[in-house]
This record gives sequence, structure tokens and C-alpha cells, in this order.
Amino acid sequence: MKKIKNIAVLTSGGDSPGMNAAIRAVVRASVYYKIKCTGIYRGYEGLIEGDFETLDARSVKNIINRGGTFLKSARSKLFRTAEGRKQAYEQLKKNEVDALVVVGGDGTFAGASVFKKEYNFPIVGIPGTIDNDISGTDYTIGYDTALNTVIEAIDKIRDTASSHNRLFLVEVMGRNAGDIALNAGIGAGAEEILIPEQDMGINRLVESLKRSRKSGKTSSIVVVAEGDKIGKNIFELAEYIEGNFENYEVRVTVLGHIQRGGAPSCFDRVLASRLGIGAVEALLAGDQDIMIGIKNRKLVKVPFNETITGENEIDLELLKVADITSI
Ligand SMILES: Nc1ncnc2c1ncn2[C@@H]1O[C@H](COP(=O)(O)OP(=O)(O)OP(=O)(O)O)[C@@H](O)[C@H]1O
Ligand SMILES: O=P(O)(O)OC[C@H]1O[C@](O)(CO)[C@@H](O)[C@@H]1O
Ligand SMILES: [Mg+2]
Repeated sequence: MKKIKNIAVLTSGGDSPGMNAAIRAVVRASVYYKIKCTGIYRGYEGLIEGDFETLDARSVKNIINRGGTFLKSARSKLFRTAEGRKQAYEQLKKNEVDALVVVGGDGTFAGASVFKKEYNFPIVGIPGTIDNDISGTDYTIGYDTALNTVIEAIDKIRDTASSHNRLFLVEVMGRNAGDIALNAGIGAGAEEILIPEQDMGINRLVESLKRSRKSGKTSSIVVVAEGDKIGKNIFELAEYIEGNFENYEVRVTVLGHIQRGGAPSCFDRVLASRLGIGAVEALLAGDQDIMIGIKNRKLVKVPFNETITGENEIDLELLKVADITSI
């Protein structure tokens, strides 16, 4: 195998707090091991266009505390095409890049896996997404920060919900994964949590909210993941619930992209730093086509095809905790 002298790094898909800390770790590990590090701007889009810049230890100063990604990110349509990936490969050759670190979510890994098969180019992935929807790692970078952002927002909503005796539906991110909804829902003391992995059924939801009222609750918070399976959007759901209650006002808050921003938590900074170094060391050890993840507090190497199962397991114990604590 060709000796690795130049590692490139890019961030792709939705940004997540801690991506900067991951880039910083990749750059500084490269400096530590005396190899060149190349930053690629705007994910696979910049890879195709050749938007490259050499990074040194000082290029990544003062970013460990910053949300977003200074390399910027993109959702690239072109990289989904064979022609786009060919251009990407040509750019890597032209810039004498020997290996690539991609920081992103399941889509980013799917793209990396296709690229690796076509060009046999060494790639290691770092899980960076607020969704926590990647198999083989307990946590993805940004998820912990997003959870804290969500509970801070819901705590505020609770103040006004209880002052007005209202029911609030709070939509959180997660097109296919309910991790944010379930964990933030428990942490914020929600009465009900709707997740994509489970269809609770609209009637059961209404019955449960009626029971809550009867038990003496004067206000309620329902956390709804954006990809929940109840079959109505959150505003239709609010109307339906209001129509089934007397004198219970319903309000909707969609938290949206606020969940993706902000300074990373200490947990995400440390995780990102460990994974960044792990990725460089893996490439230097000859690994490729894998993600560096974390399991039971230890770094692990997981083949790309095992990270994108498309199925997100729900933690039944957490569902029980949510049920019992919302009585
Ligand atoms: N099957 C695929 N083939 C080639 N490229 C892909 C494929 N799937 C995804 N990609 C590339 O990866 C990019 C990132 O994927 P996606 O937009 O799904 O975000 P992600 O990495 O899953 O992050 P997040 O879910 O946190 O936003 C896509 O914009 C696309 O360029
Ligand atoms: O920023 P965009 O492209 O609207 O993406 C939103 C999606 O990205 C994610 O936030 C993950 O980054 C999903 O939870 C959400 O559905
Ligand atoms: Mg994704």
C-alpha cells in the first residue's frame, strides 16, 4: 500500500456542534505524525470542485469552542452521480492526497462507501451528526449538545405552558431517528414522546393525554420527532387534539435548526478530539473503509457497511422510563 503523506479532511451533511473540534484533532494529529493535512471546503461539493487548502496546527486555533464547521458543509447532488465522483477522484490525485477523513452522518458514509468501491481510495469516517443514527457507535458528535439545546428550550416552554394551562407540541429534529426526541423528552419531563420508530396511533395519544388531565395535570408537553409516524404534520396534529378536548388550548413550537447550532458541550469536544486522532491513526495503520466510533467508552473500528443499516434501534428501557416518569 502507498505510504500516506497527505491526509485530507472534509465535513458533510448537516453540520453538528463539535465538527470543528474533530477537524482540529485531525489536523494536529497529522502534524504530530509529520504528515501533510489538507482541508476540503463544502464537503463532497468542494471535493469535486477542488476547493482545497493546506492546514497547519495554527489554522485550527480558537475553533474547539465553536459550533458549525469552519470548513463548511454541503449536501452534494453531484457526488451521487458517477461523473461527480470521477471528478472528485481526479481532484484528489491532482492535489496528491493519499487518504481522506470524512466527518458526517449516514449519507456521508454511504457516499464514502460507494467512492471507496469505485476508486479503492483509503477513507475513514468520523460520525458527526446531531441525529445519533449511526450503527456501531454509542454517540455521534453533536448529539449531546443538541440534546442540551432541546431541553433548555423545552424548560422555557414549560414555564409558559404551565402559566396558561396549555398543551404544547414541540417538534424536534430526526427524520428517521427518535434519539433526540426520546432522550430530550425524558430529560425535559414530557408527557408523551412521538418517534419515527414507533407508531403510537393518534387515538392512543389522545386517550393518554386525557388520562393525564384527569390525573390532575393542568399543562402538558408532547415532544414530536419530525419523522414520527402518526400521519399528520404537527399543526394538523395540534388541531386534532384541540378538537378532542374541551377548554384545552394547544400550541406548537418547531425548534428547527436552532438544534444544530451553538458551542459544543465538553462531551462533544472530547469525543471529537478522540475520534479525530483515532481516524488519522487508523489511516496510518492501513485501515480504510471504516468508521471510528465509540462503544463502552473505547474507540472502535466499524466497517462502513455496518454503520448504515437504515434501522435505528429503539431502547425499550428508555421507553419504559418515559412512561413511568410521566405518570
Ligand atoms: N448513496 C449515495 N451515493 C453517493 N453519495 C451519497 C449517497 N448518499 C449520500 N451521499 C452524499 O453524502 C452527502 C451527505 O449525506 P446526507 O445529506 O444524507 O447527510 P448525512 O451525512 O446523513 O448528515 P445528516 O443526516 O446529519 O444531515 C449527500 O449530500 C451526498 O452528497
Ligand atoms: O438542514 P437541512 O438540509 O434542512 O436538514 C435537516 C435535517 O438534517 C438533520 O438535522 C441532521 O443534520 C435532520 O435531523 C434534519 O431532518
Ligand atoms: Mg443522515
